[in-house]
This record gives sequence, C-alpha cells and structure tokens, in this order.
Amino acid sequence: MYKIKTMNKISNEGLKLFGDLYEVDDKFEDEDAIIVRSAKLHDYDPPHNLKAIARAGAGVNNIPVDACSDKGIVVFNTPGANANAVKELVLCGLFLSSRKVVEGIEWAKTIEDDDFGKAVEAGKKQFVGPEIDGKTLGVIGLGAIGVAVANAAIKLGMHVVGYDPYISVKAAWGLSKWVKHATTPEEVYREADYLTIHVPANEETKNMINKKTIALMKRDVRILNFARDALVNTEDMITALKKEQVAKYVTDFGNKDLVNTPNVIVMPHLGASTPESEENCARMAVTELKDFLENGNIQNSVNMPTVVEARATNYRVCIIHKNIPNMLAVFANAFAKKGMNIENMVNKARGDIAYTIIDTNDLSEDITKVIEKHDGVIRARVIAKAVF
Ligand SMILES: NC(=O)C1=CN([C@@H]2O[C@H](COP(=O)(O)OP(=O)(O)OC[C@H]3O[C@@H](n4cnc5c(N)ncnc54)[C@H](O)[C@@H]3O)[C@@H](O)[C@H]2O)C=CC1
Ligand SMILES: O=C(O)CCC(=O)C(=O)O
Repeated sequence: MYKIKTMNKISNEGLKLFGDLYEVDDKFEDEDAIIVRSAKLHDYDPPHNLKAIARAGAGVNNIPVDACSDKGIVVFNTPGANANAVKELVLCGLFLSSRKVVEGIEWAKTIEDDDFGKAVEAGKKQFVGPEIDGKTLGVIGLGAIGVAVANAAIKLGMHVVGYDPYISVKAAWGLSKWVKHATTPEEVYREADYLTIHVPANEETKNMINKKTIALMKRDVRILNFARDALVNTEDMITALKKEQVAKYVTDFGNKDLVNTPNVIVMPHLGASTPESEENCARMAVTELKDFLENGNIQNSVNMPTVVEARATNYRVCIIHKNIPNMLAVFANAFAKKGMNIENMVNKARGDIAYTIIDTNDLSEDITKVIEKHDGVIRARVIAKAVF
C-alpha cells in the first residue's frame, strides 16, 4: 500500500484514480508521496519514506525544490492544467481594470434615492472607463497562461506585444502569429496600455515590477498580476498608484496594504478555482505520482529529468544520483557482482542531478544498499512489476 498525504483539499475526481493500492489521508507521518496545492512546505520536515511531491498546479514556490533534490525527492507540477481557468480570470481582470465596474457596483449599493433610475443616470458619469479594443496588451511570460491570454486578447481586438526569453517550442507553436515579439521587457513596458505578467516567482523575476520599470511605462497603465506577489514591489506600486502613474492594479495576490489602496482590485487567489481546473490538476498530479511510484517513470518534474520507459521485466531499479562521471559503470559493476543481468538501462541528466532506471529479471535483495554506498548516489529503489 502506498500512503499519499494531502496537504490541501484535492478534487476527488483526481484522488479516485489512485485505486486500491493507495491510502489517501491528510494525517500520515510516513507518507510515500504528497499531493499539494498552495500549502507552504518550506517548514515541513519530510519523512525518510517520502519519494515524491506533486503540486496540483503550476507554481512551485511553496515547495523547497532544491532541498527536495538533495534528498532525492521528485517534485512534480501539472503544467497547463489550470491555464484556461487563469486566462478567464485574467480577462475578467482586464475588463475590471478598464471599466469601473467594481466601483460602480459598490456605489449603486449606496443609492438611497427612491428614484433609483434617476440617481443612476445622474451619478454614472463617475464610472467612465476606456474600451480595450485597439489598445496594446503587454504580456511578460509566454507559457501556458501567457499564450492563452495573448491569443484571447488578439481575438478581442487588442494589439499584443509579448516577451519571453525562454519560450518553449510548444508555447511558440501555440502563440498567435499576430503577437509582436519583443526582445526586451523594456520594449513591452514602453508600449503597453495594459500589462499582464505570467512568469514564475524566482530570483530573476522577484520585484520585476518596481519604481524603475513603472517609470518606463505609459502614464495610466493598467497592470495585472495573476502570477505571484513577489513579482511586484508593493511599496512602489502603491506610490505609483497615488501619483496616478498606474491607473489600476488588479491582482490575485493581495495584502493588507494593497486591499485598502484606491484603484487596486484584489482577488483572493482565485485563478485556478474552477471545478474544471481543480479536476484537471488533480488528475494530472495523481497520474504523475502513480507512474512514478509504480514504474519509476518521471514526467512533468521540476527537479528531475524526464524518463518514461515501458516496463519490460520483473524488476526495475531506479537510481537518483549526481550527474558525475563513472556512475553507470558503478551500477553495472554492482549488478555484475550480484549476478543480475541488465535487460534495459536508461540514464538522463538535468543539471547536477541524474536518473537511471535499470530493468532486470533478477533480483538480489540488497542491490539498493550496495548502490547507495557510492557517494554519488542520492537514492535507490526497486519496484517489482509482479505486484502491480
Ligand atoms: N493565480 C493563480 O491561481 C495561478 C497562478 N499561476 C502563476 O502563473 C505562473 C505562470 O504559469 P504558467 O503559464 O502555467 O507557467 P509556464 O511554466 O507554462 O510559463 C511560465 C513562462 O514564463 C517564462 N519566463 C520565465 N522567466 C521569465 C522571465 N524572466 N521573463 C519572461 N518570461 C519568463 C518561461 O519561459 C515560461 O514560458 C506560475 O509560475 C504561477 O506562479 C499559475 C496558475 C494559477
Ligand atoms: O491551487 C491553487 O488554487 C493555486 C494555483 C496556483 O497558484 C498555481 O497553480 O500556481
């Protein structure tokens, strides 16, 4: 039985895919794997048994990925599974940033005049806001969400200018040909009437929206942040809003200062909160965990190479190790000494880490102990096919 610990509420449509070989609970202390949404795992002390963490979502900044790599814990995410949900909320944010719908609704609730219609007609002039048709949307980060937003904005009649120095081939294929390709973020900042950011939070992107970058933007720019709080310097944003350099800031990642600032619309991290997206993410996360736990296959990991091999033999030895010379010779020697014949072997590296799977029909019980004696080996595991 594999033990799966849930750290957030995970859609049952996904969890039910685990089947009879799994127990799922939020209270285990010796779990084989974790499935998580936004719960922060930085202070979580993983049990020795923990083999994998699946983030049912895109951003992994709630997970100590480097520490997991050092311990041989595979971290997965579910790329693209919630992109449509976020795209739809970004479009909602785009309209809300332009038309004073939120302010108008709040004002309408305060009307005490018996002649409601007359009061509306007299007061509505305060809530004029521009149309988006023909305006320029800047998109920083053209991954699953950025591409979906850019393409939708084109269909809404906007000009779109996008920047992503690391764009994937898949994303590039999916991007509308009408999106103008910027070679620097500054180009996007200068041209955008509306700016939306869809990059991961990391050292490179932290505080990317700050007083210097805002100074490059058009006066009255409207900025949307449905990616992460760390991307925008709150103090600089509030100052820019007060000086009317920024007309509106719409974000899924608020804080107490922002929520009380005029011309800020704070949503309570609702980007992925649709039944469709919660189910998609849960299904993908469960499928990834099952294939790793049962077959050692790794797909959609953020810290390990992709390795997917069909099972051909009774046993599979899976080894997470340092990406250094001679490791395959070490494994081959260990197998030879134990009289285990190698039927199939795959090795892939990703940065400092590598992953090797070796298929065999012979098993010497202590093969993993022998392999793990080598300094370069982080973790080794045998999976018997017969059990499944
Ligand atoms: N509001 C919400 O509920 C949600 C928020 N998110 C956030 O949105 C982010 C993006 O999500 P996806 O599009 O699904 O991820 P993705 O991985 O498909 O796309 C991210 C893109 O950012 C690009 N990028 C990385 N560094 C960059 C830089 N310095 N400048 C420009 N581009 C850069 C990458 O090349 C990649 O194409 C996530 O990392 C997460 O933080 C994701 C899902 C839900
Ligand atoms: O699961 C959620 O609600 C958060 C989604 C998110 O922020 C992400 O996928 O990066």
